[in-house]
Amino acid sequence: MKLATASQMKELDRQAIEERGIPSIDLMERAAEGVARAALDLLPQRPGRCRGAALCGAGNNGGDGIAAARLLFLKGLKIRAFLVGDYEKLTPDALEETRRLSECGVELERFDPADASQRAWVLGCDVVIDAVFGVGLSRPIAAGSPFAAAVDWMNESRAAVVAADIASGVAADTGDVLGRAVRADRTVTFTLPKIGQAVGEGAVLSGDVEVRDIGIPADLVRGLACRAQTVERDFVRTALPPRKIDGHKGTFGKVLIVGGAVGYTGAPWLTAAAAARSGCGLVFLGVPEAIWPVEAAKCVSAMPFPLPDKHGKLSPKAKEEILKRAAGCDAVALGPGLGRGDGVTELVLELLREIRQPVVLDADGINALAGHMDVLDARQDRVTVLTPHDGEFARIGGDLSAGDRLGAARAFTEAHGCVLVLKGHRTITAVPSGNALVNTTGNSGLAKGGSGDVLTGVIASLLAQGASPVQAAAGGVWLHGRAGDLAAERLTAYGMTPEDVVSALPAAIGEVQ
Ligand SMILES: NC(=O)C1=CN([C@@H]2O[C@H](COP(=O)(O)OP(=O)(O)OC[C@H]3O[C@@H](n4cnc5c(N)ncnc54)[C@H](O)[C@@H]3O)[C@@H](O)[C@H]2O)[C@@H](O)CC1
Ligand SMILES: [K+]
Repeated sequence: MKLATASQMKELDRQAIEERGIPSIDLMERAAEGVARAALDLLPQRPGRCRGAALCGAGNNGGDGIAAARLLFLKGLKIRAFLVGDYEKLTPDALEETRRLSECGVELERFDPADASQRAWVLGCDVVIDAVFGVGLSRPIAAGSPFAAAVDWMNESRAAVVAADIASGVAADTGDVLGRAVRADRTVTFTLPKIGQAVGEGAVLSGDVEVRDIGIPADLVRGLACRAQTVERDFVRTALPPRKIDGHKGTFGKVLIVGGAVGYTGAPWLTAAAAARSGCGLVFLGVPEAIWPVEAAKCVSAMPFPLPDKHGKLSPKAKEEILKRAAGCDAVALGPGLGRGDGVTELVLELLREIRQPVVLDADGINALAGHMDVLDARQDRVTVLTPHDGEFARIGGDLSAGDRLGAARAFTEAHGCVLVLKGHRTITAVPSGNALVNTTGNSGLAKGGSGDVLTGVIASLLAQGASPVQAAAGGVWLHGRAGDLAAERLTAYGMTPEDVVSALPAAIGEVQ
């Protein structure tokens, strides 16, 4: 699904109103219907027995809240509506909604942070509508301001919080928190989800996101070109290379995995097991000689072979053998459990310079790249997929300081011409064209050592089978997350391990094939 920016939403609204002649107040009424419906769903008992509040700004987001308050009042809810801001600043539509509310006998009250009875009402409600700011939030919510107090009250309240369009304080384009932000149970967002609801803190603060059609003509929405999307099952389906009925093990691609060190015997094995579970025909696993007997005993479906090592880590002398093996393979995964050191760095850089095949660079492979970004830049004519977590991303120059994960991922891929998989809650896959895909599968059970090794194996396997880099990367992330969800369903996020994720990969694949 497309993810929109604030300016794209404003432009869509403008086109609908000015070019298609749809009255803006009608859009607001439909937006309010969605918000009111969600509020009713969250009530613990029938509306007549419940209390509610709508905290409304003076902009059009506030107008949505004022209109929702009227609809909820008409359903029997005991509701009070508060204006956080000035009456003089109400937009024309918000003013009209204030009049309609007043006609029903409910006055829009001025929000007063010092009013203890107002506070007690909001804190004791069953449901609260957050309509302070929508996509018009343009600067941080100032500490000590009434807006800040309104956000704090909503977060302190025992009520279920329904955000109109976006949780107030969340930046629509980044998911960053501007000053402070509402923690919503549900967000009813209009027309399209916003980037800020899919990534960063906004992805958590939005609660359940429901997308509501408010009557913007479908052709306008279809025609909107978005550079960010969520990964959907249909995309993953196309990312899975078809399997020829008469194919043999050579047909489905060969993966070479290079990794491991004394102390890191699990990582390369997990990558190999994940690759084998994701469809490729053959998996070769090059590891330091010192741990080769361990891998040989562990691996059944993959073929481990020993490589020259020094002090338990791969030595630069391993280069020739790896290059020879890589030449016969369709994709290479480099990094799981390599460890760090001068010899490892030298080897990784040499391999990156020479390997022509698509490379998935992970973990200590990424760490080896730090300070040598020219080596990555020189691979722009070849496929390189980097899979860093935040720490590794920072080491290779990724800048997350602005709270804009998607923007940072996009800037990195545009600068270096690679595919970037920025791991974390809502992993982002960014490609050099500027497009970014946000993943929605996965759970906290994946936040365990070894999960990343599994992901690397899945991506390398898909690449070896002929998936495009973006399909392999974003599709692999989705499958890995979905396998994690299936593992958690069976074993809980506490009890599941990366091995369980490997075991669940076939079921995840089965859902989309
Ligand atoms: N006609 C339309 O364009 C529609 C708009 N809709 C709603 O309108 C929203 C957008 O409305 P607006 O563009 O009026 O913007 P908002 O209602 O989101 O907020 C804008 C107001 O907040 C002020 N403001 C921004 N940041 C502030 C800060 N940190 N501290 C204090 N004041 C701040 C601005 O100066 C402005 O007065 C959407 O999110 C949606 O909820 C819907 O009603 C559907 C139709
Ligand atoms: K809001």
